[in-house]
Amino acid sequence: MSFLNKEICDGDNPDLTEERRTATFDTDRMAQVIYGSEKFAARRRQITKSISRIPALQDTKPLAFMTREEKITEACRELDVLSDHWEQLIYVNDEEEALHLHREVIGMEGHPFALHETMFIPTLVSQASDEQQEKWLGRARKREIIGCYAQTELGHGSNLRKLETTATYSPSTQEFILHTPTITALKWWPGALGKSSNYAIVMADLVIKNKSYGPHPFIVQLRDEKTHQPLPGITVGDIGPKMAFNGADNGFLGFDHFRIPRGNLLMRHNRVEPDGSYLKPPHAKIGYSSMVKVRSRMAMDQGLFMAQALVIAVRYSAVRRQGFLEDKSQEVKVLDYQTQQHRLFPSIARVYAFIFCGLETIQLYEKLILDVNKNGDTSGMADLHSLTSGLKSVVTHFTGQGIEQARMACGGHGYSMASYISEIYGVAVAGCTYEGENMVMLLQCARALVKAVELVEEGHPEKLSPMMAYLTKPSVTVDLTVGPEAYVKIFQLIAKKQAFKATEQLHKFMVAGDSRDVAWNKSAVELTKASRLHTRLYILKTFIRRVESITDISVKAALTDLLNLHLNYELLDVASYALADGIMSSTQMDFIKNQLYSSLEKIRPNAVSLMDSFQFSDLQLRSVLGRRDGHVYQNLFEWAKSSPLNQSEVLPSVTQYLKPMMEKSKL
Ligand SMILES: CCCCCCCC/C=C\CCCCCCCCCCCC(=O)SCCNC(=O)CCNC(=O)[C@H](O)C(C)(C)COP(=O)(O)OP(=O)(O)OC[C@H]1O[C@@H](n2cnc3c(N)ncnc32)[C@H](O)[C@@H]1OP(=O)(O)O
Ligand SMILES: Cc1cc2nc3c(=O)[nH]c(=O)nc-3n(C[C@H](O)[C@H](O)[C@H](O)COP(=O)(O)OP(=O)(O)OC[C@H]3O[C@@H](n4cnc5c(N)ncnc54)[C@H](O)[C@@H]3O)c2cc1C
Repeated sequence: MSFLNKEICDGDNPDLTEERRTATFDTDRMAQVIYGSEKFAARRRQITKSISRIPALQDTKPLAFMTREEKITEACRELDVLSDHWEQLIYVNDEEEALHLHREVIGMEGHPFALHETMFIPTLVSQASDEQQEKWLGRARKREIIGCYAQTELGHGSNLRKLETTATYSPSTQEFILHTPTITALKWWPGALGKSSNYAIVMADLVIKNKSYGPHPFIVQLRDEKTHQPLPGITVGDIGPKMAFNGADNGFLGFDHFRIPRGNLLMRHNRVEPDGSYLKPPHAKIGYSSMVKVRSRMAMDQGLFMAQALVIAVRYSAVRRQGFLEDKSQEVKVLDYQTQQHRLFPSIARVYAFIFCGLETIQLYEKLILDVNKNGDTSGMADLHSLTSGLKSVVTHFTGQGIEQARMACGGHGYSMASYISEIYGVAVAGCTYEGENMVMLLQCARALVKAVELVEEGHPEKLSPMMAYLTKPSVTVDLTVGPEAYVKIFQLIAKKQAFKATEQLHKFMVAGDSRDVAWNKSAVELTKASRLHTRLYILKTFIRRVESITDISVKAALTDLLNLHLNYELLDVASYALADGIMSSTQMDFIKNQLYSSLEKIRPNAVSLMDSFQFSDLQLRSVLGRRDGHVYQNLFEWAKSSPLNQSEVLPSVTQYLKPMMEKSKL
């Protein structure tokens, strides 16, 4: 068929080439801003190039046509190839490079080492004593053992204090006896637990002499290192297919009076002595640090998920032609429609905002762990916990929305698995649940907000952390034409008002006789609203800080357009609060709308390059629709032909059922 002639696929689609020509900045320079440094952006490109030279790391069969077993096997094959080339591809033990390598080669659907790297090793780093690290950390880093993080149970996830798995200390044998007393106590959900891991960090209620000390982390061997068979006393398996993440074997785990040595309780911050005496940690929640680590990474990770969906949608929108504007001789690129821009560009701005935030929170976590491990200083824990609790909830919610809009922006082809957007969506929205269900975490953030409001009301504003300082700002009239700082001021007033209103409501119920818990529940919706506003304010301020710090003039100009869009879009999105409280007038609302529409026009010529700047390879994108070459239709046709259904002309379902049925109908 002539229209599939290879020659017309040589070179990129001219529509995309035109887009790339009109960009006002250099995408390599933008990548430096996205990835935090010139060095890392360059390393990413170098790693991508090295991967492309290893034939065994190129895609085999499209993921959409694979069964779960095939996906898991393929991920393991890729891990095996990677381990043969590890030292030649990346600097060993460089977490960011390893993450990039995994993201690109194995993708996002999960693999046996995902939890090993993201939670098992970090828990050993933050919770194991030096002696324990000597024993296990090296082996884990060399991948002699595979570990996961087993905390959630069939009956309990959000409320850690009610975990049922027990670890009862036996002073006579100096062992802990792990036990699953009921079906609801089965560990349920941990990634890579079902079939791959032979070790786990198990969170269990520490019991000494009939006294419960709450959840503590234990390192537990689950399977024989030679045969990989579960050890006696252990029941373990896969929990079955999920909405996405089907390359991962999320698992269940039960213990039948399973004994582990005393030294398997991770004892960096707390200890159980041979006689059973307990030395408590410097902070009650220090055992939760691995969750805080993952939460601190989520703004970045979710930003990258949304970026992948937007690369696909923006490239496709520059290639897809539909309908007419002025020129009736040629259909228009759908990216030229204002509605399409309004659907996609605010999400592009959020991607950048989330990533800038993520760069900051990752550093905050690293600093916290240094402070705790080197100086025993836990003073930063509360702030980081409230910040990351709010952040993980807000970014996962908006990322889900942004990805779904990206899918719809691709019309019918967005609904095909060829776009890969449905998979990205499924993986990203898992983040609304894992590492703490979003509502639960917004309420954790609200605890800190209410405490801060109470401090202000009690006349102790000097005790507020810098993040809460806006709660003392007086109401002022703001001139929005002044620039970003004016937007921040209005946002601060809106967030402050909501924090005070929610706290007032809580206090009102308490004064009327409700207990704090009941009053809290009756005020919970208002409290979560306060948390969201507080978090969005933080994101907004990080975005401004980051753009101000950029030195490359053209990159800064492009990001200033994006920042302006973000400021206007965010303020418009929360305008109902501002109008209700008389913080903004309807004239100011009209100003914001006009600014927003003009931002869309300014961003339009840079849209493709703003997304190209993420420098995702086609291997990483795994999208037929979003490939860099933009030859959407040829690529889609090739992909469809590779469907297993098209490997024979007549399917057994036809010979077995349809054909006889039609024959019968003829009689
Ligand atoms: C070389 C390196 C290579 C790297 C390669 C990496 C390869 C990866 C490649 C690809 C990636 C693929 C993708 C994989 C990613 C998938 C990851 C999925 C991971 C999912 C894992 C999980 O989900 S684990 C389970 C998570 N579970 C939860 O989050 C449970 C949520 N619940 C809680 O956290 C707690 O129950 C609670 C915080 C909600 C309440 O706790 P608790 O009841 O104990 O406390 P209170 O509510 O009473 O509060 C008392 C007091 O404590 C404060 N507090 C609570 N938590 C903390 C904390 N963590 N830090 C500090 N303070 C805390 C709380 O605020 C209260 O304070 P007050 O002052 O009293 O208000
Ligand atoms: C893809 C994926 C991977 C995971 N990986 C792991 C892993 O590796 N290791 C691991 O241990 N776990 C893992 N989990 C489990 C995950 O951490 C839990 O599912 C999560 O913490 C939520 O807990 P839950 O399922 O008990 O939800 P529930 O708490 O039962 O939530 C149900 C509803 O109740 C509401 N709710 C609950 N408590 C409150 C409250 N106090 N106030 C108001 N509303 C409330 C929630 O908002 C939600 O609407 C994973 C989950 C998923 C989806």
